[in-house]
Amino acid sequence: MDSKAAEIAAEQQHFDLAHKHRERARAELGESPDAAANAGAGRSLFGFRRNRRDSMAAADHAVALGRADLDDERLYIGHEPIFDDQRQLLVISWKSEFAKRYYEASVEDPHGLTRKRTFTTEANRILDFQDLIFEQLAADVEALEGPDAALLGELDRARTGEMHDIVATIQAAQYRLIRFPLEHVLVIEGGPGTGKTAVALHRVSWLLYNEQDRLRPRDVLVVGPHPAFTRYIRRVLPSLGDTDVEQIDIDQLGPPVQRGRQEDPATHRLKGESRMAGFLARALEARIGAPEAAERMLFDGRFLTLTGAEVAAEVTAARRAPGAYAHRRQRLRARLAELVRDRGGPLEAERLAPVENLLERLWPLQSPAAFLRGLFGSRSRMVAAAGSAFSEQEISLLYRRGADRLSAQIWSADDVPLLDEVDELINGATGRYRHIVVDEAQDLSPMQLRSLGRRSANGSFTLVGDLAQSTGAWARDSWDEVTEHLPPQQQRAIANLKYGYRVPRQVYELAAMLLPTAAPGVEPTKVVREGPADPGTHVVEPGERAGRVAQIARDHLEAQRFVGIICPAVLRPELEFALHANDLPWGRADQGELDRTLNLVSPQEAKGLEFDAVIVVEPEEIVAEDVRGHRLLFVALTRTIRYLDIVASGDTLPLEPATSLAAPSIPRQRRVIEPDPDPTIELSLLDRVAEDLAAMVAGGAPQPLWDEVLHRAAALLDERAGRDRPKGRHSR
Ligand SMILES: Nc1ncnc2c1ncn2[C@@H]1O[C@H](COP(=O)(O)OP(=O)(O)OP(=O)(O)O)[C@@H](O)[C@H]1O
Repeated sequence: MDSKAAEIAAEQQHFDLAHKHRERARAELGESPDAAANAGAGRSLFGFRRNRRDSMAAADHAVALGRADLDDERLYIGHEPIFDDQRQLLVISWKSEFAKRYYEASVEDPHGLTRKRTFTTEANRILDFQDLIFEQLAADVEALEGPDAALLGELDRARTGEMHDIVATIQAAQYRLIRFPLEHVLVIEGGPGTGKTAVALHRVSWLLYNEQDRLRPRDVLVVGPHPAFTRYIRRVLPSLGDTDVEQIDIDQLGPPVQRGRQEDPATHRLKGESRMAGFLARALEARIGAPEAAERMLFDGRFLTLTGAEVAAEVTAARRAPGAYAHRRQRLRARLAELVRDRGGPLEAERLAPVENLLERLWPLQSPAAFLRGLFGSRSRMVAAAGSAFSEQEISLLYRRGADRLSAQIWSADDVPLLDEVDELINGATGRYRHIVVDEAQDLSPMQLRSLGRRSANGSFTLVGDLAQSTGAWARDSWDEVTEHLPPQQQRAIANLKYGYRVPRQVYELAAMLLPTAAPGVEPTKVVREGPADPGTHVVEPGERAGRVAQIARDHLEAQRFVGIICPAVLRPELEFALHANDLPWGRADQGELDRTLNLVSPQEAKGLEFDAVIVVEPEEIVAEDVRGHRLLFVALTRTIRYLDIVASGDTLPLEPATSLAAPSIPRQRRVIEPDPDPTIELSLLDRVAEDLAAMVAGGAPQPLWDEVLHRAAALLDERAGRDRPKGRHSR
């Protein structure tokens, strides 16, 4: 046995011992709480044990990830502390104060460590280890801020569609942010794949462990940009032992309503602006009415009159009182009931129906959805609330006829923060989270940021993002434009991660050519890895495009790779046809799915995700899809950890600054094209597309206009077919 093998064998003994004691502890936690003094204590003991058990690493998980050697002591670092039956510590937690030394040790400052050992394991079996022996390395000029061998090995792991924890290989610069004090708005910025999301999630786990007096799992909220992302990250915190942290996507921040409406770009932008908050507040106050000159009420056959002046005085007092609409309404109810009693009216609440009627006339009960539907359906109410803050044209953008029944109303993603704002105006804010993590924060509208702000008890946030990936209606060039909409209590800090762990050098060099146009002020990332191949570029005829994408996807799938096809919205139907025709099932990120093999995603949905192999379709169309289209393309190109293919009938890397957003124009005259159905397309797929289209039309336009919308859609399709598709292959 060579000396390394002997050392591995010795280490394995320690791993086996720790494993035995961890499993013993797990078994003890599983025992019934008979010893509890009473039923209540029994229940809480049971709850405590269950939580402890749930937060333990799985039985097949390695007990330790590393070892730190001090002059006279050796400490093993793992997901959780492990004791033997004499209460001797066999493994310490990665979140403990001591682990700080392990993660921060560098040649410049070894923090008292003589050696830092990182294990490579399969379940609890040690395959290998890497050592940093600080004395030897001291001669080396390179500070160990950059990647080490253990990290490079870990980064080559194939991806599965779920993010993993990085405890074994956290880098010193990342660790400093994980431990950053809670009382801040901390912005973690950095290029694609620098570990921002991973760091933010480990920060949650670290804070929950080290700040447990002030922070419980239910005090923390993690917000992602879309459901597929939330699905992608959902296992990280549980794998770190934190099972009860709420993780949602930004569109869930609001009352539950039926979604599906799409807004046009101008309305989308307008609904996100912070002046909407004042508009909604004024419109709600305008629902409060004025009394008649005399208010006569009938109680048990006897009339009782309150003067208009005394009722008006109570309404004014309630208007001026602090608090939300519903709470002030309560106050008015109490005051009106008192006036009635003072005039000899009944005392019992159940006999005060006339007071309830008067109250409802003066200060009607509201729900966020009913109020907003009523407001957007009434030009006069909107004009009154707008004052000089909105133009007539803007009012027209907001106007829409409400559905006949509230339950049939379809709402857009842009309506959600407005409903949330109204909910706060009516019911007050709860502000119950003591720390909120927001991923892809660079894109959020002011109204979305207000939604986040009202959920915070203390203004403590971790914002994660990258200005070079900021796209959409709220594409930002500075973090101040984001943080100014959050509560002001806490200090702001911006920290930058420099090393790119995801994207291989060959791919990043290509993507970085976009940066001077996409985000001139942003520093390129320092890439730490070589990829297995140069990016493949495939220039094809439009008619061959989808077929080529399917073929490349199949090749990657046959090599067991986790594949993402990133395509612009206009080409999605074409690609769905081709994948279906080639019998390649795919996950629909637009519906929150993330398949373990093949996924079809829009560039917007691709944010935050990563794949073994990425196929980017028609970069020119991606650039045309957004005002900051070069940034969108930059996002798309930087999703791969290994292979990149670009399939295009146009330019494979458009570098020219876009002059304006290419808005499709509707041709006046429809050209008539004879249908010639493609026999390879199954009717069920057509039904699915038709169902999607019908839902979109029903949600986006009032019923009398449905035919008109379809007519226009057909005209747009004609135009597209004339440009992109070979003649005679239309299947409408
Ligand atoms: N210290 C590390 N050890 C192992 N893997 C790491 C480390 N840091 C980052 N990674 C890996 O690098 C990849 C990119 O990380 P992450 O998604 O957190 O980056 P990001 O900066 O949020 O990217 P984007 O801006 O594209 O959303 C992930 O697979 C992550 O697990």
